Amino acid sequence: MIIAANLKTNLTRSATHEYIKQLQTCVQNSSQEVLVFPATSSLDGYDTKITIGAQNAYPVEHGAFTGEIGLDHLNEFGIKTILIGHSERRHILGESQEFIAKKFDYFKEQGFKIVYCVGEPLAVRESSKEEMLTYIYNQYEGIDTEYENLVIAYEPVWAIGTGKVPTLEDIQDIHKELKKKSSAPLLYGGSVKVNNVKDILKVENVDGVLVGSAALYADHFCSMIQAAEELGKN
Ligand SMILES: O=C[C@H](O)COP(=O)(O)O
Repeated sequence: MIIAANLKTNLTRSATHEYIKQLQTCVQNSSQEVLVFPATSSLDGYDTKITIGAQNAYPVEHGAFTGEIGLDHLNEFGIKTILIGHSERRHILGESQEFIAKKFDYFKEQGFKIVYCVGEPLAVRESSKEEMLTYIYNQYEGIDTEYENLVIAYEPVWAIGTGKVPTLEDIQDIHKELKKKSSAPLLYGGSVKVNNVKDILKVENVDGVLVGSAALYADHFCSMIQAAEELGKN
């Protein structure tokens, strides 16, 4: 399974080094695929079997794009994994589907593993299932769903950082629908914690989890990796 931590705007570079060090023991004998997305300023050359990915980068090698980093900055640390389409970049930082698709194409051309996020806000969730699926399917616009290095993360926006989680039946239902769009591994994200991770991982068509706040604690993230290991679902 894929167990991924999105550290968002948390943990400085030295704190991230300490964090990765703490994770070493639990990944050593684990057969899970563990990904960590540190803050941009915490990207570095980490000596670990954990895959380090970028939360964001501009689709360019380098150039005049104030505040952004490009491919050269990722290459410096051998980073070949990137998160694209996260709801915080869509809704807070205003990334359009058109720009997201452009970013996707660029990093696909570079052969990156892309963890591509989709998910609906609460108002959409509270509408009909059909409207909800249409909303989510629009987030596939311009995206090559057959790209061999693609991982999709379904993250209902209303579940992110709120402690609210869809029912297991709802997760199963939406994952079943999304698998029809792409056979890529499909992660669930949104208020995944130590106490619910096992039940979520057991759901059909859940191929892993993308964890935010609970992953900030190395011991909690380790417990989630161990939970996946215990389930023996690879
Ligand atoms: O990328 C991770 C998600 O946004 C989930 O965040 P959360 O676990 O804090 O709800």
